[in-house]
Amino acid sequence: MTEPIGVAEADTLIARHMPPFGIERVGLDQAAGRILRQTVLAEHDHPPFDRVMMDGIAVRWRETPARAYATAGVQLAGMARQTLAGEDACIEVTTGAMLPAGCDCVIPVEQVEREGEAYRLVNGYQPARGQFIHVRGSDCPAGATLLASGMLIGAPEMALLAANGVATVAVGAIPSIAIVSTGDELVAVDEPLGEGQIRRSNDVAMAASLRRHGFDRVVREHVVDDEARIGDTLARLLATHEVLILSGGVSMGQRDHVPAALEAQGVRRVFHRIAQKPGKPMWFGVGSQGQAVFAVPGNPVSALVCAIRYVRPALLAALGMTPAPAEMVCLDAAVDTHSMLTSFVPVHVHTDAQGMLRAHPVPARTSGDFASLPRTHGVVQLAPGLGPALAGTVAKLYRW
Ligand SMILES: Nc1nc2c(c(=O)[nH]1)N[C@H]1C(S)=C(S)[C@@H](COP(=O)(O)OP(=O)(O)OC[C@H]3O[C@@H](n4cnc5c(N)ncnc54)[C@H](O)[C@@H]3O)O[C@H]1N2
Ligand code: MOO
Repeated sequence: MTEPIGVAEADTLIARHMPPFGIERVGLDQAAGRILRQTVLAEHDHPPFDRVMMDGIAVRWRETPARAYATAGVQLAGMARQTLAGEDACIEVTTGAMLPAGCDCVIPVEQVEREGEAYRLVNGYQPARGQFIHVRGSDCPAGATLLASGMLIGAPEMALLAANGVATVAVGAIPSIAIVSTGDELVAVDEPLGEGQIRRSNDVAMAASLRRHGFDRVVREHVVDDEARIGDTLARLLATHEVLILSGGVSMGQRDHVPAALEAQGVRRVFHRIAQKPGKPMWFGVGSQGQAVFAVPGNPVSALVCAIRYVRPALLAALGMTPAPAEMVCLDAAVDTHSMLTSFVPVHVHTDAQGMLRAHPVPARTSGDFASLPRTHGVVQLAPGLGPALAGTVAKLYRW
């Protein structure tokens, strides 16, 4: 039996062995929530012309404003650029219009009064030169880098893709993932429960934790604790999927066949066991075609913790995502930690009276106790220590 490795070493080894998932091109409508795999440059200056920012009139600025500005035309948003005739003239403008040539000042409609075919400034209004003009290129020049490969495409990124004419977007290709639950005692959600049986839930929970991050090419299967049956299932799934996630059968029991069955199918073990609680028996290896194979312990808290702590971040990194900064939270109460193992403790995250994010520990009684997980938001990672982690401890949060 190999010695458990540390959590940081597990991260490093997984990262080193993950296959790249490649790049695909999707229509803009399909791009939200995906990982961008191209650079996006500004198609044109932003804004592309001097843009009027208020509905009103555009004039040539003067130290002493004209008594009245004669209306010399209308410049609506979308119209080609007009030219202002004389110093005492104005052009009616709308927000989003090009600033007419010869103008350098926009006066909002609230600050003028109509006087026949002219506009007079309201009492003592003194406009400033250049006011309410969004100057061409002032946000960024044409050719500037707006989006970099590795960004998660959210609403602002979608806006920039659209605004710069990127109708087809290069994104990280979603891998095909098979989640396999193992165990003679497991029945499906809609089957009758016999004595000694429980319903399988790890596969459902892990699929949900992946789906929330865009991994929607997921199949779920079940196989009983029979070495030959596990071998057949693995052979079939390794031929058709880039990622396998198995739950159960990785510990010391007489029917824990998973590590041996994986190695028999040519999946090379990278590590078995991490010095952590829960999830200590986790196994990770690489198939002969580079498939990533995670085998997580069957206890439901252990399975889900391993999925969010190792599997999901590794999949996102392999999509090409730039690592997000760690989300740190402050414990609002003390909680016991393990002296030799890294502890993952479920927490409820809330905002205190000062507006600070706090995490309230909701320790699971055992790694089989998943009834206490609803209403928690994830787990905090706590280093091995002498005695409990005290209130005020700052820890890394992993959300479900
Ligand atoms: N002698 C030892 N026994 C155990 C050790 C050990 O070091 N020495 N480690 C313990 C730890 S820690 C864990 S965690 C478990 C992990 O065991 P397995 O990965 O082999 O998981 P199973 O034995 O198959 O199942 C454990 C538990 O979880 C339930 N389970 C399994 N799959 C599902 C599923 N898909 N949905 C819901 N529940 C599931 C299963 O019924 C068991 O109750 O081993 C300890 N033992
Ligand atoms: O480490 Mo096991 O995963 O405690 O329950």
